Amino acid sequence: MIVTFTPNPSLDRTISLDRLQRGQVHRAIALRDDPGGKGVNVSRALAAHGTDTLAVLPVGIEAARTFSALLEEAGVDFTLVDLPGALRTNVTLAEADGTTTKINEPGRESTAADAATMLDALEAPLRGASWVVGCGSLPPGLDGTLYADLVRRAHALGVRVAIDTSGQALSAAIAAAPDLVKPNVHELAEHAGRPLPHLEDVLRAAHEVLDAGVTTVLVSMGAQGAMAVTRDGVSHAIAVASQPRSTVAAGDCLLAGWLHAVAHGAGRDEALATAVRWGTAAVELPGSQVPGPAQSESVTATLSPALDTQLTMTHD
Ligand SMILES: Nc1ncnc2c1ncn2[C@@H]1O[C@H](COP(=O)(O)OP(=O)(O)O)[C@@H](O)[C@H]1O
Ligand SMILES: O=P(O)(O)OC[C@H]1O[C@](O)(COP(=O)(O)O)[C@@H](O)[C@@H]1O
Repeated sequence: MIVTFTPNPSLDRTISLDRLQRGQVHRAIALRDDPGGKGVNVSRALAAHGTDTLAVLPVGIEAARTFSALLEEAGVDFTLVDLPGALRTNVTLAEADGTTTKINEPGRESTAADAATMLDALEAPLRGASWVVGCGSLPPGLDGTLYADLVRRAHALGVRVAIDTSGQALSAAIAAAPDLVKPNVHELAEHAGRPLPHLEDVLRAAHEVLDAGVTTVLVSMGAQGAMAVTRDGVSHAIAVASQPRSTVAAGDCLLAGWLHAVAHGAGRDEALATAVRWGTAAVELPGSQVPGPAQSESVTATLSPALDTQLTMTHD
């Protein structure tokens, strides 16, 4: 069982427009709501591929009914922690040419007591878990110690931990030595404190993270694919999106694909190829939608040893 933990979840609202024009009135062409937040997306992608998962997240009673219905529709088992106002709404403006503009709310002002309530709610699910995945930003008021505490609690129970976050929360989590971190190249650069223009630079920064005690560094690099770095070596894989529609949730699907493959006994190359197929399949879907097996199997991922490739740092 792969447990996901999303301390700052969101209702992901995708509003489709013909073309975004700053300062103008727009008429929405279509509207879609998905249950979101990075851990929720990981659970949705895993559930869509038949992998056992449980999403743990705070949602106040006022939003629990609507959000539960969306999670049920996505086939995701869940445990909601009752923290009023914990669910934010994140808006994606999706233009006809595939350009997406995202506006994320900050989330509920939270206290150390809220953090303790969330971690306590994980205690029972962790007892049946192989992995716990802590994902996304922290709500305002909490510092990076939430994920570091998660790492310590999970390791005390023999559960492996993956963390996908950014900024100070990522650096604090790395210091606690989780089993895997999934930064994108910009998040890794921020942690390293320097730009990472070439694959060799990404590799060097990933090695520094390994030196801190992390077992696997999975670096997502947008259209340049992803790199998986362990003490045994490095793999790089890439896939071309036939028709890119939305990169929202692509990183979450990449991580879900990796965990799914590892849970089925895959080694580094095979797990990375699966991860990249799931990530690129997500890019071919609109808004926050996640792929199922038909979509992820339709993508071809190529493993490449070309670590001297120049990266273009254009995606955010
Ligand atoms: N334009 C793209 N074309 C093909 N694959 C992509 C593209 N953008 C993202 N991906 C795939 O999705 C993965 C995650 O995307 P990325 O944007 O790097 O993550 P994040 O959403 O965490 O920032 C990438 O590693 C890659 O496999
Ligand atoms: O917690 P954050 O960093 O604000 O991100 C939350 C948003 O990220 C998402 O999980 C998508 O993540 P990615 O596009 O990075 O894969 C959305 O579902 C959600 O709206």
